[in-house]
Amino acid sequence: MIHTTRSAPAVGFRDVHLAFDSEPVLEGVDLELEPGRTTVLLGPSGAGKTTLVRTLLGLYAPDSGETVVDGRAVASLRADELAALRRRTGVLLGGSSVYDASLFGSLSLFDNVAYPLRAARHPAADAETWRILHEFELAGHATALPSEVSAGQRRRAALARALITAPDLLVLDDPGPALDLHNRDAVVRSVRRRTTRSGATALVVMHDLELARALGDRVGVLLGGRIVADGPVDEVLGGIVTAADLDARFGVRAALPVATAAERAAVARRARRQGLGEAWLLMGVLFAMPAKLSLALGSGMLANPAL
Ligand SMILES: Nc1ncnc2c1ncn2[C@@H]1O[C@H](COP(=O)(O)OP(=O)(O)OP(=O)(O)O)[C@@H](O)[C@H]1O
Repeated sequence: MIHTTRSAPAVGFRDVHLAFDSEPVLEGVDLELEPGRTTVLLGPSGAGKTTLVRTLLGLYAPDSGETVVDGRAVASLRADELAALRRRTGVLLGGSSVYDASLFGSLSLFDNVAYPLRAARHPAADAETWRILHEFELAGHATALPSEVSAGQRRRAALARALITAPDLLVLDDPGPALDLHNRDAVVRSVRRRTTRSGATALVVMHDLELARALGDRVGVLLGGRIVADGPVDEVLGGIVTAADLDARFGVRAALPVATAAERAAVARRARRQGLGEAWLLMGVLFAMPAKLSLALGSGMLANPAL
């Protein structure tokens, strides 16, 4: 296994605000990630978890507030500093489809997983790749393309690629879906080994309570643009088993966005305009069509009921 001597970074989200098209998504997020600890970020779909993660990767800059790594605001880093931060970060992006955002579709699983070490001209890149493929039970699929393996195998390959450089900052967006129980255990072991033994700082976005308990030291719950609960897993998730428990504790449903009267009116106006537009288009086509063609089309349709 690759070992590094760097110390893992402390990460802080400090009063982070971010809006898309003046729609606020993050409205003052405060969360601290400690080195050697895995912080699980929970929250309903659309709560802004991925958006928050992206501020840490320097993909989005907060409108106000800061996402800080080792005391430096990510948004203020120079290009070379941001590149250095990304090199020390193991990233798993969301998505378990055939086009998993974390994998190159035209490369085999082996070449995908080996990519970061080969790019860094690591002398033992291939040996390390075999080692981690074995760890994730993927060695038998080394030559397959991502589209030729299952969703769970793709997810594990993407995770193996995120971990192969022994990063001291792990940012994993939803590693859970498509993993069976056996592989979930393997993933939990692999991530925990990196945080507890190697002291990496980890932020893991997920929806799964069981996995959150198995993987996390701390949990932050993102709801309504803010962290509404943050603390040790047992404390924050104590007594919570079902989605209903989560709702009762944090008011998840009440915090979900609803369409405003103005948005409903805009949708209705657009639907009316589209309906009218389509009716005019149809009339235009019928009137503009030469008589012979419309006759031929009509008789063709009659002759072929499948048309
Ligand atoms: N590039 C973008 N442009 C406009 N709106 C966006 C953009 N990215 C995300 N959003 C909106 O921001 C909100 C939060 O999205 P985000 O992907 O961060 O949620 P999430 O908590 O990660 O959801 P999920 O659990 O479903 O992945 C959503 O309402 C989404 O539509």
